[in-house]
Amino acid sequence: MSPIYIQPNNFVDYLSNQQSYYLFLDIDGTLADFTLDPKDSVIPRTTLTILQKIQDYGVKIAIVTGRSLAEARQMLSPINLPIAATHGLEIALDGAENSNDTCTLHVDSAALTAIRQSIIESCMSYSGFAIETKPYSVALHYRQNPALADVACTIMSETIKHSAKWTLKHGKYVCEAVPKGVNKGTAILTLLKEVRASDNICPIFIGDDITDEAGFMAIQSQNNALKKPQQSARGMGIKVGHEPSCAHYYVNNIDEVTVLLQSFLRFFQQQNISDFESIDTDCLLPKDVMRHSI
Ligand SMILES: O=P(O)(O)OC[C@H]1O[C@H](O[C@H]2O[C@H](CO)[C@@H](O)[C@H](O)[C@H]2O)[C@H](O)[C@@H](O)[C@@H]1O
Repeated sequence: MSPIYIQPNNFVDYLSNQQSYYLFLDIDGTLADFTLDPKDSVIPRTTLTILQKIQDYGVKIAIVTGRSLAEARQMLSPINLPIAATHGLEIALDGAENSNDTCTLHVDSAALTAIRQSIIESCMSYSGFAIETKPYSVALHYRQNPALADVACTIMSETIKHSAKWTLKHGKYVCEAVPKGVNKGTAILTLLKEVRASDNICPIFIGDDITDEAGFMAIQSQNNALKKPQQSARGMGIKVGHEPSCAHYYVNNIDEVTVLLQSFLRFFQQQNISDFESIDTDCLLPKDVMRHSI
């Protein structure tokens, strides 16, 4: 089934005040526009402000990205959010800069060094490749010269062909060597396990790339392996762009993601206003508090 278009400005219409939400966000192609050099990418200040405001309403937000943890933190600064980085290989549960609450899968550093060196040597005779070396993976970018797509795939496949514990992840103009056993789906489920069962959470994941498909599948699945019935509410997968996707919904581009996030924020602002709707002018308490104190 093809994804259904969400009018980003009307995203509030898809939300219910009987439900709590956990927003999972990809970075590149979702929050940050593409650039030739990955180091030039930024998440616009306006987007960061919207995320901060949503978080201030107590809504859970986490980042699920192929970027390394250090880079993701830098791009999100000054906001602190839980981050599943390097496709879920590094997970920082509480988002604080110097937090010890970070799990990282064991990575064979000798194998990583050998893979990195082999890629560098194989690319020497080509112009238009950019090699991104991350703490636990190596990405070969060909955005500067898309004609190198097949060469990039061949170089990367050859490089890891004797490394049984490594695999390739393909993305937009990039092919990346990553240790086996991680994907955005398991990363999201790991973060969801931290949530209290009683919270009746509906996860929403927004992403644009092939690696995001595992995330869409995980949150849209009825039986999402959490083994807590209260948490098995079907989530919403929202694809950014028109490529085939298993996400149930889509928006057209990054600008529409921003509009959708604004609409999401408006939902909580409106909820907040309605909580104060019937005010006791003597004590100015929200409805809920008054109800409990009667
Ligand atoms: O999971 P994401 O947050 O979407 O990260 C995926 C990869 O994003 C970056 O590469 C992409 O963005 C670059 C900068 O715009 C662009 O040059 C490249 O073509 C894209 O594939 C990042 O550099 C990778 O490390 C991430 O894995």
